[in-house]
Amino acid sequence: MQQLAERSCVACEGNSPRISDTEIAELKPQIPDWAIVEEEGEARLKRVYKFHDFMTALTFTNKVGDKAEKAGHHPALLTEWGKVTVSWWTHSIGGLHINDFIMAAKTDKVAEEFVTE
Ligand SMILES: C[C@H](O)[C@H](O)[C@H]1CNC2=NC(N)=NC(=O)C2=N1
Repeated sequence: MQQLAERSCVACEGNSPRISDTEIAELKPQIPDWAIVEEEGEARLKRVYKFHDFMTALTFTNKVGDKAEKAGHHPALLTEWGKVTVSWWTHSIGGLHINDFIMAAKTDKVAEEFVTE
């Protein structure tokens, strides 16, 4: 099975299917540090990354933003001193899509470039 981080996002419209429980069970082990949470009635993938200071957190934020723009799939990013909270979900379907799992895995790859707390 191809690793999530090596996959590319697929086109996603409003009628695209949400990721199934079977797929979640299969794929979630590849992103073990991410939580599946419900916010505003929608399922999301969420992880907090810790850094030594604000500028490192901001650099990480911008790198994730670059990946998102290239993929055409965007996260919620809260950048604080020494901390970045990243949330992935698919707005057009109001929940989780395979793209969110792919992008969460790609986010972990970006974090590997940094020494995180
Ligand atoms: C027009 C634009 O491609 C769409 O609005 C994209 C942009 N990025 C997106 N990002 C996320 N997370 N969900 C979406 O539904 C989404 N839609």
